[in-house]
Amino acid sequence: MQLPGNILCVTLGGHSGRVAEQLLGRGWNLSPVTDLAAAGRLQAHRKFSLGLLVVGAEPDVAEESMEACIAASPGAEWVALCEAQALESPAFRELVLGSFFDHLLQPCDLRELEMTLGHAAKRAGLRHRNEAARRCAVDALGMVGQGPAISRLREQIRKVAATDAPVLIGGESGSGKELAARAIHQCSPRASGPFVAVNCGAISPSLIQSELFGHERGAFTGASSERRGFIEAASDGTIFLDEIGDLPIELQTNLLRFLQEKTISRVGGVRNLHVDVRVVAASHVDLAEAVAVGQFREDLFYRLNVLSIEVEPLRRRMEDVPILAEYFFQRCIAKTRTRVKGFSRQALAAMLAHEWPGNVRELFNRVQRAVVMTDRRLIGPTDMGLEAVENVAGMGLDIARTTAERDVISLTLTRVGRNITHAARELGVSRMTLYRLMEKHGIALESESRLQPASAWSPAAPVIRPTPVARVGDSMDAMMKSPAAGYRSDWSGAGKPAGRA
Ligand SMILES: Nc1ncnc2c1ncn2[C@@H]1O[C@H](COP(=O)(O)OP(=O)(O)OP(=O)(O)O)[C@@H](O)[C@H]1O
Repeated sequence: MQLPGNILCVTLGGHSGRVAEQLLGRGWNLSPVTDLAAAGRLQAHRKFSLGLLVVGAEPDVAEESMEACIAASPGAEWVALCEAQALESPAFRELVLGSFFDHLLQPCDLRELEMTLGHAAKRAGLRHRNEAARRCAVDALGMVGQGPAISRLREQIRKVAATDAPVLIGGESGSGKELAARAIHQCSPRASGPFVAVNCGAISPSLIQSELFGHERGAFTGASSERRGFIEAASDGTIFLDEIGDLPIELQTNLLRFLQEKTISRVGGVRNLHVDVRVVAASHVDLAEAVAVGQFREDLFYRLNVLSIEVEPLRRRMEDVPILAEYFFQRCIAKTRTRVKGFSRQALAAMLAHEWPGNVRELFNRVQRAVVMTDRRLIGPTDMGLEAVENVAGMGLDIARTTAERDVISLTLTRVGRNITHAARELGVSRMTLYRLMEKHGIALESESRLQPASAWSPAAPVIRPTPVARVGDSMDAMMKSPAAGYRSDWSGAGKPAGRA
């Protein structure tokens, strides 16, 4: 057997260090310590993938300090070696149950211990691979997701970032428009300049002109000194105008002038100031419709809509839900001491069944709430305020397969906007087979169309849309095995970027 390296062996309570000596003698790469403080000092410098706790009959292990020790080696698996009497202590039992891969009773056969350590090492390796895959899913821009929709979005961002033209971002509230705007800025030659985000809908109409364009001293009552506006503050960088549809019509004229001439004049000022700023705007309402009803200037619409990007609602990229949940979970627990380990299977199933009207922001909020509210180690659907769906445990393979097949078909149809040809291709079956399967599972094409409200976005100007990317492993079989099918046993799982004006 190839012996795994980096084992931290903590022998407590004056218990004999004989086990550590035996393992060392048999070639195990072991770092023995006899108290938690020494363990902490070692952990500060070395990464351990395995931990062995050796205690006697009365483990004097404060649960909290042992948990801190376990937390100091993230990703490590722990094995406890104790006397049977030790398990009489409820606190110790709880600790072993919640935080250890396995436990063995003294006296213990050395080979049995070696075997258990070997299994624990395998699991640690798997966890490491999982963690590496999770890191791959988070790009340098903090944009999480691996599905085709997010890949398309990244590609669009990369393309528009290379130019200096205005960009209009469409998408529902909470879907990630501001994140996309930040990503455009960060990928652009302006990255070293400021990124100023302004929510046009959140500033009172009486203030918005001076907030955007600044004002001169004495321009109005209370203007005791001159002040630069957000546009000037974004000099050499990017201004993100969120909810641009809420900009009062008179200000739309000023903004249009700025876009055409690259100059602004402050409120109460007479000078025209040259400002070099890229404009990225976003709206969750259909601006073309706003133009049609006279609420938005057509010329401004065309000026802004030189390049347009659409961020898909979360319900059309459900494949990213588990990975986003895991990402938010890790962010939440990074700041707090918690015993919560991740998501239960039921929570994952409930997340996949939910329609996410509030999109990614809603997912973040629900994860945050669950981490605080749960009393269990694995977050359940109710902790997230979600309705529990069928319990997959113990339902039998036939039913489980059928349920998974139905879920995968529904999810795929949802993701591709209920386009049969695309769904059949993604599932790796013919259109006829897909129709047959839909009939078998009672999935009607129209009945779920409420899941697909026509996008609030209908750009009139040319849209950059790369051709759909074929996914590796997108066949029905692969999806049945994937977490999206709800068969992963435990899933553990952002906040609004600061600095918004
Ligand atoms: N792909 C993603 N990866 C990680 N976090 C994301 C992703 N998409 C959105 N978020 C997070 O979700 C939250 C909402 O995103 P964002 O503010 O960009 O949405 P929005 O579409 O601009 O919303 P609104 O229209 O209400 O302003 C933020 O905390 C953001 O960081």
